[in-house]
Amino acid sequence: MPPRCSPLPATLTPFLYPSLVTSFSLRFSRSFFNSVSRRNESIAVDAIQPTDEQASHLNPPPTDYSRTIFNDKAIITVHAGSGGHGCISFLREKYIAAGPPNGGDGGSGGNIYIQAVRGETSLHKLARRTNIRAGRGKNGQGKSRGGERGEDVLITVPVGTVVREIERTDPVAIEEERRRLEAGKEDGVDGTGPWKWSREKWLLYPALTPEDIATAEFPRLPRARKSALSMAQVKGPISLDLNRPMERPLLLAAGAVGGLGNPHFVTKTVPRPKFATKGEQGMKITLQLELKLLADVGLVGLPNAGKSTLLRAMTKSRARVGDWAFTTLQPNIGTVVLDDHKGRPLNKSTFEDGEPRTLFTIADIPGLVKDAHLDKGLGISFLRHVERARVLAFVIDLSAGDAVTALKSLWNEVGEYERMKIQEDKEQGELLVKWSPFRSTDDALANRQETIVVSSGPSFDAPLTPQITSIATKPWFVIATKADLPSTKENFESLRAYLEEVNEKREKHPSGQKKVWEKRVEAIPISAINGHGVGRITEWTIGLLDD
Ligand SMILES: Nc1nc2c(ncn2[C@@H]2O[C@H](COP(=O)(O)OP(=O)(O)OP(=O)(O)O)[C@@H](O)[C@H]2O)c(=O)[nH]1
Ligand SMILES: [Mg+2]
Repeated sequence: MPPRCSPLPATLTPFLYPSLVTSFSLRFSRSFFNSVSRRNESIAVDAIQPTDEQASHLNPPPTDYSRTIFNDKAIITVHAGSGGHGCISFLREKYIAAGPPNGGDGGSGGNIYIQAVRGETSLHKLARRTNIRAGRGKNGQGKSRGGERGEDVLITVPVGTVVREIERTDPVAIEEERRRLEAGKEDGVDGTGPWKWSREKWLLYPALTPEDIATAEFPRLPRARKSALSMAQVKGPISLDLNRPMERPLLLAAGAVGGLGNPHFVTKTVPRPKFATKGEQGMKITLQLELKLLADVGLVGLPNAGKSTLLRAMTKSRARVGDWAFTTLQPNIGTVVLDDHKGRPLNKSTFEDGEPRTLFTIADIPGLVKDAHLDKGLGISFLRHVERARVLAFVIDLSAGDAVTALKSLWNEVGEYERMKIQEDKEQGELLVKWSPFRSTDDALANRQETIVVSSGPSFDAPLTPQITSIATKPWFVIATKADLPSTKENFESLRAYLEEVNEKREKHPSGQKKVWEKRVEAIPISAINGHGVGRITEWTIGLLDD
């Protein structure tokens, strides 16, 4: 679908540069505004009629800001719950002096799930928690009562999180391996004492004396068991790219199974076993989480261009604004709300999965200077965040020199970043497995086998490479800010003329690449400090996101 706005005259152009607009476009922009303001009052009306309160919100003193807690990386260790112990108990009833065993099994430990959800914008909650533990299963009880299951833990992450496994300790797998190595030696090397008796695994009746232990006949130690659910867990090494909101959580680590109660060990010779087994230990996985897709729209601009002011104008963000370069030192994310806060969307836009689009997010990153790729300024590491943004908005300050040169220089830095990134990926041989969530239960059942295979990490026969979409192929547009300042009109005109040439393919694309986004690129003049033209950016962005 093409962008909703007319590509031709910028709506606010009459406001800022009356002579740029013909009578037709004036008529058009009036009707556009009528329709927008009816549909989306909060966006359009705010944009045209700044109030005093807004003006101070948009032109705040440098001390008026709120620090966003933001983390795009986190290392966490998840501990699946251990199983509860089995119970040693015997039936006691009137006239039954020594009843049969009736100890219940231990409950299994809690599971750890992960789910990418819309609405989360940062990993800061996880970055503060190094260890995440699911609940331990409760011990079994007498009268054949099994122990309760441990509590599950659901880790919610923002859409666009990449999860990689660093380390894993799986006690059940370790025990299996030990058994394999010690196969044939089960009766001890010299064939004497039974090895199967191990304090670690067995739970003994408290009243058992050392003599009882010496004479007791312990059955063969049961094999380490895994819960049936562990079949559905993501096979290690975990490597997930959660690039879509997930309908259902994904099982990262299944809880360990509980121990067996004493009725399991009844034999002809031992009718009343005085032992049960302990629950298995839960596995522990250390994961590295990295948030790559920060926002739907990434603002790219030189320092002091007015990006944070724009973010304040479009959202409720309280990003720091200052009249000097590098006011912003770490990304700010703002959410543009497109509904009436009662779940009724104010536009016809939809998310990729068909749900009405009620919001989109914008990332304001620190400014890029010329030669940022040579590590000047704050470097280009922040471009990582716009790399995956769906739409790029180049913010150009019309009062700070030639706008066309600024735009070309920004594209140049973006291009350099991309070249470095591709090189780095090649060197690391980084392999990502694309994981796609199921659409329905039927889908999940139908694809069960494939999912387990696909999630099991890259195989050497068919290595899966990450799909890199070139930044130049992303939808983009230009936001020309500070249009309220004097003598910015010529600069804007030349910028528009340049983009017209690019659109007509008479001028090379500013990225210098051949495979580029083919649609029409528009420059929108705004005055963020007064809130002029901001509504149009919202409209234009929705059009591009729907495209
Ligand atoms: N006249 C005018 N001034 C603006 C406008 N937008 C921003 N400014 C001013 O420009 C200065 C820089 O604005 P910021 O929003 O901090 O710029 P930035 O791009 O976030 O800067 P860095 O974070 O340093 O990269 C502030 O003094 C703003 O008040 C505008 O539309 N018109
Ligand atoms: Mg800023």
